[in-house]
Formats: sequence, C-alpha cells, structure tokens
Amino acid sequence: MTDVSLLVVEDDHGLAEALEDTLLLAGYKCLMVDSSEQAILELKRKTFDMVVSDVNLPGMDGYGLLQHVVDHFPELPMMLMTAYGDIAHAVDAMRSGAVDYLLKPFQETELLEAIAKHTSHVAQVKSHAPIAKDPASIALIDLARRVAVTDSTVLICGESGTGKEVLSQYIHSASERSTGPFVAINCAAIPENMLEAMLFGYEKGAYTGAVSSQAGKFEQANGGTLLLDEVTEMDIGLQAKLLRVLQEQEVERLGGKKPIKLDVRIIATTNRDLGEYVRNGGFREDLYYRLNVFPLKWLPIRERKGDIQPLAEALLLKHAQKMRLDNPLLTPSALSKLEAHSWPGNVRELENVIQRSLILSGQGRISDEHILFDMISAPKVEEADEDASEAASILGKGVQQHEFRIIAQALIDAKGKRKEVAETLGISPRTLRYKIAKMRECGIEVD
Ligand SMILES: Nc1ncnc2c1ncn2[C@@H]1O[C@H](COP(=O)(O)OP(=O)(O)OP(=O)(O)O)[C@@H](O)[C@H]1O
Repeated sequence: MTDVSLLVVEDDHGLAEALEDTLLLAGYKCLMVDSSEQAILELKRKTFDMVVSDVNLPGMDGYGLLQHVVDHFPELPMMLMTAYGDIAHAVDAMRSGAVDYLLKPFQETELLEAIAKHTSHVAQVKSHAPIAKDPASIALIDLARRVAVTDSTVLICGESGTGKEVLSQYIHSASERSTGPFVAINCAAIPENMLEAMLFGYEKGAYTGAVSSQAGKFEQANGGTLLLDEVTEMDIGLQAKLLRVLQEQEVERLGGKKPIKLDVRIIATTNRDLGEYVRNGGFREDLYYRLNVFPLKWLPIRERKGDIQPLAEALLLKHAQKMRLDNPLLTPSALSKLEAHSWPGNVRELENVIQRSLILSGQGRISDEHILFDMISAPKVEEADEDASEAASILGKGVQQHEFRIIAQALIDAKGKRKEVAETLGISPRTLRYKIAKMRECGIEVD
C-alpha cells in the first residue's frame, strides 16, 4: 500500500469499476464518485493526494471541477481523462491548471505512470510521517502538513521523547525545501562557550583554537531547514544574537566582516512550558514571539493512548528485523500492560521497553511478562545495596538472567561503549559497572 489517496470522478460505472480495480491493485487508496458535485462534497470531508476526473460528466463537467480545485485546493494535483479527439480541450485544461491529461481509451500503465509521476513526492513524504493513530495526533500531523508548505517558523513543544525531532523532519520533508538540507543543533548538548561559534560559524583566528574557517549551522542550512532543538537552553546573551539573525535574515561569522544572506526555515523545539519560562525571565519575550509563529504541541503518550499500539508495533517490527526475528507479535496482555503505563519517557521509553521485551522473549512473541518497565532502571534500590544476594532477592534469579542478557545485548549493540549502554538502559555508569562485575562473577565473559 502506498498510502496515497486518490479521488476518482467517473460516471461510466463499467469504466469506474475497472479504474478502481487497477488503482487498488497498484496499492492506491481510492474513492470513486460519479459527479463533480459529489467530488466537491468529498473534498470538503477528506484529504486527497490527487484528483483524477472524467471531462464529460452530468451536471458540472470536469473543467468546472478543475476550476474548483484550482481555486480551493491549489496544491492538489488534478488530471483529466478526455475522450479521444478532444485534445484541444485537454491542452486548455493543462493551461487552466490540470497537471496532466489522458486520452481515452488509455492503457493501465499510462494511467499508473501519470499518477505515480504526480504523487511520488507525496508517497515519500508520507513514509516520513510520524506514526499517529490517536485523533489528537492525526489532527497534529494534519496541521504540521499544512504549515509545512507555508515556510512559517514553527515552535514544537512537548515532553521529552514525545517525537519533536521526528515531527520537525516531517515538516521539512513535506515542505518545498525538502531537497535542501535539514540541519539540527541541540542547544542543550553543546557547551555554552561553543554554541555561538557552532550556530554562526567562525573565521580562522577568531579565537584560540580556530585554526581554520568554519561555516555555522545557519549557513549549512541555507536553502533548507534549521532545527534549533531545546532552544530554551541557551544563555540570554546568545538569545539576543539569535534574535538579530532571525530578524535580519543574515549571519556574520565570529571574526568575520561580511554578513551572509540567509534563506533558512527555522523550527525550534522545547520541552519546557515556554510561556512560564518567559515570565520567569529565562527566555527573551521578543525571541519567544519570533519563534512562536506557529506552535505545535505533542501530547505525552499517556494522553494519546490510541498511538501506543501502532507505535509499539512499529518499534517491535523495527527491532525484530534488526535481531532477525520473524513475525514478531504483541499479545493482548502485553498491549494492556503498555496501555496502562504512564510513560514518563514517552516514545523513547517505549522504544527501550520494546527492545528489552524482544531480548527477554527471545523469539519475538511478546506477552506481559516480557514488558518490564523498571527492571533495571531502579538504581536507587540497586545502588543502596550492592550485595549480590540482595539484588537476587529483588529481581529474582530468573529475572537476573534476563537482565544479564539485556546488558550483554546492549553492550553488543553499542560496540562496548559503556556510557551509551548506561544511557540506553536508564542506569548510572556506576550501576552498569557493578552489574558487569556481577556478570563476570557468574562466569559471563564481558569483553
Ligand atoms: N510518532 C512517532 N513515530 C515514530 N517514531 C517516533 C514517533 N515519536 C517518537 N518516535 C521515536 O521516538 C524517539 C524519540 O523521538 P524524538 O527524538 O523525536 O523526541 P523528542 O521529543 O525530540 O525528544 P527530546 O525532547 O528528548 O529531544 C525517536 O527514536 C523517534 O524515532
């Protein structure tokens, strides 16, 4: 299934059936209607990726419908199917905004090639779309898709791990800048004194250590999109400089003399309550208004439970494939347990839990016993008492075995990088060291 949805207008019922069969077989979703009036009603109710319409229709003809589409849905491609010999009209139709026309009778392949030509971009965008089944998330993605084409600055809020970066990438891929660069900078992860140079670039000798000139993230994103991840985590002085760049649409490298013109779309994210943060003086109000042109908010997943199952299934499939496990399955008991959890770490936590459950089940059939939220992310208890028998009594011998397997797998995945493993498993490096020592004690070779 391509996930591309078509609206097809054809009043000849025999031909309509044949068209529907061809399109469904090719993997398209399609809705068949037999008049322009009906098509207009459906366009109000649903979102389509392309309209394919006959010209000769009872009531309003295909040209009338084309005019409606051009006026009301200028982004929506429409193709006309005209009777043989009507080529002059077809050319007129192209002038009036149709993306293509087919002369009847046409071959199936001609139809499919024409549709693919005008929807391939859509299919690509949809494949980048975040998973969203809950009505609140569907509405959010719809809003994101609509704002994507406007070039407006977007501010995405939401708790940690809700999918803000995923949504930013989607907006980029659904925008006219999709062939340009998508550059992300995490303002929280970069030491304060380096952030300015990374954002704006620097010339050779601008500061000790600047041995060569370097373009900043703004310049790198020219022609595309710049994601300022966790934008609130920059100091107030740098916020003023950022504001100036955004207002003037030009940047000057540190130590540079000439301003560089920018054509960059900005997406910013935060997991803070930004309004509150502004009131408390942590973030400049003028910068807040500059960024908050179009706000989008991810709910935490405990408030969009309809997403839990599709997200869990998609993550299960992703990790099962990595582990070469066929036909992974979430049993109803596992799903109920997932749906009842409060998910403080949102989708990122869900991904970790699914990964662990696959390792625990060993064969991809996940039931509730494999869903362990706090199995090894209870460092307080573990660190409070590092005695082996105590640990065993907390977790149980069987569970301890599973725990060892998880750690071993995580070490393999991270190619032995312990810091990464500790982060993935949600435990402190000290706890990880302790656990590895225990594994060695139990005769498990940890290289
Ligand atoms: N709707 C979604 N569909 C598919 N994957 C998702 C979705 N939401 C989140 N994820 C996955 O969850 C993880 C966290 O997502 P992401 O990094 O976008 O969250 P975030 O809100 O930017 O997190 P943070 O605030 O910590 O930076 C990623 O691995 C991402 O691929």
